Formats: sequence, structure tokens, C-alpha cells
Amino acid sequence: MSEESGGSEPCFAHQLVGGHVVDPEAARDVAQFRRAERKRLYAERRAVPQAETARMSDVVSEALDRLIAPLQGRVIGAYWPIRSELNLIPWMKRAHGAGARILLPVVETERAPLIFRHWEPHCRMERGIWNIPIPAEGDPEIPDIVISPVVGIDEDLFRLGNGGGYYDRTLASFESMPWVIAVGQPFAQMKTIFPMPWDIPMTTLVLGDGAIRGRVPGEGAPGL
Ligand SMILES: Nc1nc2c(c(=O)[nH]1)N(C=O)[C@@H](CNc1ccc(C(=O)N[C@@H](CCC(=O)O)C(=O)O)cc1)CN2
Ligand SMILES: Nc1ncnc2c1ncn2[C@@H]1O[C@H](COP(=O)(O)OP(=O)(O)OP(=O)(O)O)[C@@H](O)[C@H]1O
Repeated sequence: MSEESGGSEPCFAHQLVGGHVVDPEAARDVAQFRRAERKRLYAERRAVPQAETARMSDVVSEALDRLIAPLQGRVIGAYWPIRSELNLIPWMKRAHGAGARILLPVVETERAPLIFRHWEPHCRMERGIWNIPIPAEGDPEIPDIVISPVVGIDEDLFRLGNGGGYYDRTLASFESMPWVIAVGQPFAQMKTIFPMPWDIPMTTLVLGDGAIRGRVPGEGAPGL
């Protein structure tokens, strides 16, 4: 029953990731670079005093109010903050009050697209993967706007996340591309994440110092 050792597979030149052909050596190097950058950026984030993170969260929330107007009728995939991410929960409450439908991401199956469940203040929550709070019930819904927390973000708005590949898989699974708004701390900006074929760029970036980059649907590029 033992496998023959010593012989090589017929094709070692490439591997498939989600249907994309990638060079395994390049993929390994990029994965290593991203792990190191995550580590560096987590440490930087942890060093920020809580009051400063709260202030940046308010700045981003106000920018979101201006960007997404009117809120009424929008279906928005937000997030429950973990690991010193910016806290948009007060904004989510406000948006809910203004008639937006707020959804939260749920890892239903590992290594698969996220699903989004409806959230409202005081709804029943439970703990999902990584202990992230998720709505305890609700059928999957498709957002028309996704607000995505970044660990890092590059000049072309490719996102460095927590390393599960979840947002990329999720965006690739949608029939039409939602408006994807990345949010993060100003120091999350990096030159490049060395985008791989599965990486999907964000539409707009909102930073904790109020800077907005990228494209706003229905408008020209901000700041240009
Ligand atoms: N607030 C918040 N919610 C979120 C996300 C997020 O980035 N922020 N996600 C954004 O995607 C999803 C959860 N993302 C996850 C990403 C990785 C792992 C995970 O198991 N990581 C491994 C290490 C991964 C690796 O480095 O290969 C682990 O910690 O063991 C779990 C959840 C959905 N909810
Ligand atoms: N569309 C996809 N199909 C299959 N695998 C994917 C896809 N997108 C990403 N992956 C896999 O997920 C792994 C992690 O990806 P990546 O480093 O881009 O994560 P991330 O965007 O930082 O994480 P997250 O979105 O969860 O915060 C990659 O090594 C890749 O193999």
C-alpha cells in the first residue's frame, strides 16, 4: 500500500488556487511576506491607545455617513470588530436607525465564501470562528455594500486581511460586484501586497485620519 517515493509528479510547475494557475514558489514567497507584514501591522495596531482607535473609528464613521447617503434602503455587510480593528458598531446602530439593513459576516464553512446574516441592535448573538460574535440566526443575504476591515492596504487597494482569504472568496462568489469599502488605520497603507490572481481590489478606502482613496460609485475619483 505504500506510495512509490523518489518519482516526481507529472506536473510540478504550477498549482491551482480557486481555479487560478499560480507558481508555487511565488505563492510561497508571497504568503511568507504577507505573514510577516500581518505580524508587523498587528503589533503597530496593538500599540495604539484605545482612545485613539475610538477617535479613528468616529472619523471613519462620519466619512461613511457622507459617502453612503442616503442610508435608507441600503443592504450593508459590516463587521464586528476584533483585534483592535476600528469599531463601527455605533455607526451600524445609526445606519440601522436610518433605514439601512445591516448584515454581519459569518464563516459557515472554513475555506469557503462568508455568508452574511441580518443584524440589528439587541439581536441574539453567538460566537463563531475565532470567537467572533455573529447573529445567532437568519438566512444568508447578499449585501450591495461591503465594509471590509483591513490589516494592510496597498496602493492599488488590494487588501491584506487576517489570512483566511475569506473576503476574496466571498466577493468572487457574488453574481455582481458590490461596492467594497475598505476601512483601516492610516499606517495600514503599504506599497504592494504582491497581488495574486485571487486577490480582488477594494473600490474605496476610508482611513482613520479621514483620507478617502479610490473610487466612489457615481462620482469621479475623490481627491483628484
Ligand atoms: N471583524 C472581522 N470579522 C470577520 C473578518 C475580519 O477580518 N474581521 N473576516 C475576514 O476574513 C472573517 C473571519 N476571518 C478569519 C480569518 C482567518 C481565520 C483563521 O482561522 N486563521 C488562522 C490562521 C490563518 C493563516 O494565517 O493561514 C488561525 O488563526 O488559526 C479565521 C477567521 C469574517 N469575520
Ligand atoms: N478565491 C479564492 N479561492 C480559493 N482560495 C483562495 C481564494 N482567495 C484566497 N484563497 C486562499 O486563501 C489564502 C489566504 O489568502 P490571503 O492571504 O489573500 O488572505 P486575506 O485576504 O489576508 O484574508 P481574509 O480575507 O480572510 O481577511 C491564500 O493563500 C489562498 O490560497
